[in-house]
Amino acid sequence: MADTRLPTDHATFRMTAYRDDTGMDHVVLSLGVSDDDGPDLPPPLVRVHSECLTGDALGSRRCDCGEQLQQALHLLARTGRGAVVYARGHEGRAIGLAEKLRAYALQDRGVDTVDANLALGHPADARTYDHCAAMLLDLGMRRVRLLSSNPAKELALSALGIEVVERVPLVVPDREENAFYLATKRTRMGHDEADQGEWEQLLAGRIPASGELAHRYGDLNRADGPLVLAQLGQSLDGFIASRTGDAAFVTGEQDREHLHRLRALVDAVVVGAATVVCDDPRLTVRAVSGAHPVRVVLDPRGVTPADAAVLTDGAAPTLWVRGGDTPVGPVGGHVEVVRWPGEGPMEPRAVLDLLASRGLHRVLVEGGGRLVSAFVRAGAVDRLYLTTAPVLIGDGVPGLRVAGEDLLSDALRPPARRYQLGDDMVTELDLRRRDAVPSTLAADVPDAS
Ligand SMILES: Nc1nc2c(ncn2[C@@H]2O[C@H](COP(=O)(O)OP(=O)(O)OP(=O)(O)O)[C@@H](O)[C@H]2O)c(=O)[nH]1
Ligand SMILES: [Zn+2]
Repeated sequence: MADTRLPTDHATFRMTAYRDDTGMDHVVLSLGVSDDDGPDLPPPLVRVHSECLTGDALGSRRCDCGEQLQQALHLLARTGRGAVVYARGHEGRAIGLAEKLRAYALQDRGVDTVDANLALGHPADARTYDHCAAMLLDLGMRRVRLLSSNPAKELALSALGIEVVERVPLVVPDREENAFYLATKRTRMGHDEADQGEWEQLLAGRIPASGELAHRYGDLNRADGPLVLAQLGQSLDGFIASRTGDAAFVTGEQDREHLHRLRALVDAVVVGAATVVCDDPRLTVRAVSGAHPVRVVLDPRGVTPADAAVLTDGAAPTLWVRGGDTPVGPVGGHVEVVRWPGEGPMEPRAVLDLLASRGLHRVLVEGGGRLVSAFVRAGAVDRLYLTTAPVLIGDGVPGLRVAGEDLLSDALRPPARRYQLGDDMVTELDLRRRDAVPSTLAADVPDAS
């Protein structure tokens, strides 16, 4: 019926209106999807959201609808691709608003949400999804990743020709006011269990609908395909260590925990050999729960000492990517030595190809400053986490350095989010918007150490 734009707190969405054959109007908010999307793009995140005046518009705590809607819009904005189908006529699981409020009145007297519907002569859930499927198909979304905890919704959409490649629950923390309702949805309506903590849900690829960790890491979902993160902790004046190489410690405890979370959310962490020589990091996940990533050392000149932690402790597999042809002494069973052709710099994209060929698609580039800078300059990083600590080092080992531009208007100014971790400030730069990267930055890749 209509196609327009809707600017919101999250993003400016495309908004498309439809009218069903009963005369009821429905809308779809979408972002970054089009009919001719190739098969290599991941299927869009889609929320089929049932209208709930009390939750969506009035902030009710009797249900989780409002928070789920906001988190869905937030995720679309952050991932740049997906849709919310706003299904009107679904109010009160399609019994209507006044009937839902009558059901609430029964629930105030201790009846659960299912029995309240039944007592009023309604089915427990009267929703149908034909119009939702029709709107998705009309907008070119035949394969979707469904943001829902409700297996019945997935079944209904599948029967209507929508291929649900994955169901990603949007989990809202139980509140005192809705704990019984949410528990009833699980025990009597087949909704997924949500007994895990926020971090455990993120590790399992689920998306908690609210909370600080969900806000920070919720869009790093495993199903989103290849992902390159980079992180660096530096002083306010841009150094990662003093001139003697002392790097203990620029940023604080909370930044260390953040770094360990990033490690737990990727398949592999990459460091330059110089960082191994100076800091001898273990590169494992210790500050939080989670699996250790594969540790990758880029070593063009073969300088990694044989007693380095990543070569001696068997806590996680290590890929030692070595240039040149100097012989390597005996190494632990957890270490695989990969010969890099030639002694030249290790081009970031070639490194990522090597990792991808081993099934390592989600990568964190962790240090040092030159390696992270090289990956950023090559346009190989999707997201950079740059933590600055309120300390002035004055001289020493430089942190992030990108190629300079004559004009500030040509400088790299990608979309950013910032949050405080203790005394430190994390600036999260979204480098995926390649149009924000001037082409001159793509050249000049230094030695990878
Ligand atoms: N009849 C009735 N409807 C309710 C009640 N609480 C919420 N609703 C309606 O339930 C609908 C949302 O359904 P839910 O079961 O919460 O969630 P879902 O959409 O099935 O599953 P998710 O996709 O995981 O959110 C909205 O239309 C609400 O108006 C209630 O106590 N009684
Ligand atoms: Zn609701």
